[in-house]
Amino acid sequence: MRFAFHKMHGLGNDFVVIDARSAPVVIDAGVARGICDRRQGIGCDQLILIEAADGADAAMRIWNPDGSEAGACGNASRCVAMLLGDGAAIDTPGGRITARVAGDLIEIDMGLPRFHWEAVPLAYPLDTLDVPVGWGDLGHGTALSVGNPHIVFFVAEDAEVDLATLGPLIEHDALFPERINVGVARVTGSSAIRLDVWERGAGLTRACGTGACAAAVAAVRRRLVNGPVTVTLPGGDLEIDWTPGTSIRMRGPATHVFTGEADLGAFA
Ligand SMILES: N[C@H](CCC[C@H](N)C(=O)O)C(=O)O
Repeated sequence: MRFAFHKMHGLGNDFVVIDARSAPVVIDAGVARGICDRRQGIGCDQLILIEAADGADAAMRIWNPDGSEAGACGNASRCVAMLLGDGAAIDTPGGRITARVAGDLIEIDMGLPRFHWEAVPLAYPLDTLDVPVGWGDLGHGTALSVGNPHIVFFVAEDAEVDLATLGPLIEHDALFPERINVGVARVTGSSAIRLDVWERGAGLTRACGTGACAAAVAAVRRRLVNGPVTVTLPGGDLEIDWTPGTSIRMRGPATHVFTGEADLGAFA
């Protein structure tokens, strides 16, 4: 079966986006792994499927390169919004998001963050603002869900952190029954953070939109910054606006690179 796709990215976090609103495309973990594979497939950090939805402009599903499904993807949300247009309401497994589109600058309302240990989720009750567990030089992170699970560690600006080693160790720790995305954040100003993210199911990426949301919310909760927060990732900046009791608003670019076609059977 032939399918069309959009190759897109948000600050270098790249996606294959399949718009299946008019004709269903069946994706399973194996096909997702095949499409994401940068040597034998098309290659991307996440595979995104847009589907028709009752009561929303579309539904969006997200697969990581290991074949796991995710509840949210901030950078891909901006790419999908670019395709759907201003005012788009999109249902994701992590909840409803809405978009404002002005050219290639897009704002996504990512919904409310969740802080309860069962919402992250953690395997047992802990203070999610200051998780009393350590991995190597990283300890006392802040855990939360922004539609997908994150733990954020704040370190000194000049601290050296081997995230390539510690990331998978933390991602697969038994404390996180659904695994977790791991952020290492450095506060660089009263409303500025530098962030690196080890993504669940994907590894180190150039940018992580939900990671930026998680880091900004965690920093506001810890009173380390005042909003709106500029989060600088290896691929560029996102602006995150959040105050307690409100939904998270993320602003940043989306880039459409090319459209292509492929045979689904090539990835099964
Ligand atoms: N790896 C994430 C999904 C992609 C998130 C990231 N690409 C973003 O922009 O938010 C997870 O398994 O929850």
